Amino acid sequence: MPANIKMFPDVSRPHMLLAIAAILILPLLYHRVRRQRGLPLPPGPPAERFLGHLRVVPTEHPEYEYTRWGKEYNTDILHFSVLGRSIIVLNSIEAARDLLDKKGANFADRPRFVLFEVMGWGITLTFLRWSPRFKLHRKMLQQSFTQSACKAYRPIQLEEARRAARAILDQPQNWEVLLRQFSTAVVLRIGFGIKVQEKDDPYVKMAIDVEEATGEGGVPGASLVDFFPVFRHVPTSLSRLSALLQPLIHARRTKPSIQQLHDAPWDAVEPSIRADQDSQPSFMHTHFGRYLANEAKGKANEATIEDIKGAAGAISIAGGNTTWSTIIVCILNLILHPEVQEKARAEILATVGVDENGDIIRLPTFDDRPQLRWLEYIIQETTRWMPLSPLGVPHASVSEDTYKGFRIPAGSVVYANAWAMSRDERHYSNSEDFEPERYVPVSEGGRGEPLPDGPFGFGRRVCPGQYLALSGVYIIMATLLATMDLKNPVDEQGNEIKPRVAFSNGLSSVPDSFGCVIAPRSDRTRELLEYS
Ligand code: HEM
Repeated sequence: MPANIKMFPDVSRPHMLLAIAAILILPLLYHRVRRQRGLPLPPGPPAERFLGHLRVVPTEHPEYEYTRWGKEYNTDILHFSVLGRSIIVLNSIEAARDLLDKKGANFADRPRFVLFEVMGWGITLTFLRWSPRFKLHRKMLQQSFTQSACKAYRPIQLEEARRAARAILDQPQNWEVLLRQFSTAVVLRIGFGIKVQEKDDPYVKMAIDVEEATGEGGVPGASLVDFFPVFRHVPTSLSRLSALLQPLIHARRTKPSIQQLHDAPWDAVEPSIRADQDSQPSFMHTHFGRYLANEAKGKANEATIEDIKGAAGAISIAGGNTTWSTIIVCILNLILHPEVQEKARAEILATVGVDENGDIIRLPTFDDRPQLRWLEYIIQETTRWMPLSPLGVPHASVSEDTYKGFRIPAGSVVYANAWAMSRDERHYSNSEDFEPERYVPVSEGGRGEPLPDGPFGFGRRVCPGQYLALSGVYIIMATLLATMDLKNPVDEQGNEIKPRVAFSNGLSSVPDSFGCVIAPRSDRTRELLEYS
């Protein structure tokens, strides 16, 4: 063969290698995809012919039925098909860890929440799809609320907890709303540097409206308009004709309250930051201040004003009602179980010290937290006993995947059923009962059951505010327990009126209002609070 004639076309070495790799790998990939396609979908109850499971999945508290189906089909992964879309429900902590944590990149997306868009949710991390914008918001929020970053917010939480406790001493009948004021105050100060008023604060009212609006919006991503976005344009008069379109009417009606909580805090603070007159440190101050400084120097900004506004809004919107509801569930259990309450108080008294009359010498602080293990178990048990978001916020899969020999189609909506995880008998004995002692380690003669892992979600979408939330619950509960007794009210005959334990449906499970008598433990504790 003449030296200048080659057997192969003249390709450079890297291209040649790529071509050979493709020849070898493509058939393997092809067979893998074929094999996956051949895999069955995870089990689930029988579906209807055209509608799939649309009418099979209950609209009220579907987490209970998902848990029951998991047992019936002996599986921790369920599949439903609703109008052609795959829905996956993960019923065990192991399944959630294997998929949402270990394969985080493939399960970091969210489905499109059309109903929540109609409601007026702006650019809020919770509902952002997997995208560069999601990564930007996640970075901004995650960095601000790491375990160590949260230490900087302790003075605010301590001050607001004592302020709330003083207000409860003055108006014990308003304890529920004053605790809401506490959680709203913390997130508004951290997010925007806004201090809420002592009484009838408009932001507290806005927080209540938003909670009602989102709560009644049902399970996120599960309404008819989420499946068929075109229905969002159906006029309200026609929507009234179908029960399936009731969520749309609700979303339109509640839109102003959602928008108000997005806009009002920003609008209140923006002028003073622009004029360099705002000295309150806050998330908005840091990020918007940096934005303005870059702008002044002609430097490009990574985040737009809309981004900063959305991220600051996410703190107040995702952080206020969630923390409040956890505090209320904790109080509910303390009045249902007086012995649990007494043990928590005894632990606090032993830690802060008491005088000869048995009165506390000082109020609890964050420095006491490592010593208050029983209180820590109570808080953990509160999040297990009633996970605030029983089905979490759904994730969505990016590409097709497999689990335990089942196929998970690309674009599946994936719910982590925190309710089922909290009732998993393999991990929790007497799972329906509120028993903080379940976490006492085996080495100390306890049951050593695992701390709950599901209530704050999983993987790349895990709640970035979890440390802030838990320290807020800690400081308010430590302050209340140190200074006040929490009891059931009594009727005219002196019989205790036990609370009716019931929870709302939807994104958050919020307890129905219940009576609680809160009284100072002594004049000394009143004094301590008044001068704190
Ligand atoms: C006890 C109180 C709280 C509970 C139970 C809670 C629970 C959750 C849950 C279940 C999720 C969804 C996680 C997932 O998709 O896997 C979530 C997301 C989120 N939470 Fe929390 N949360 C609480 C407090 C807070 C606080 C105080 C903040 C404020 C910083 C916050 C900010 C967020 C944000 C921004 C997201 C969206 C994350 C994303 O989509 O990437 N949360 N939370």
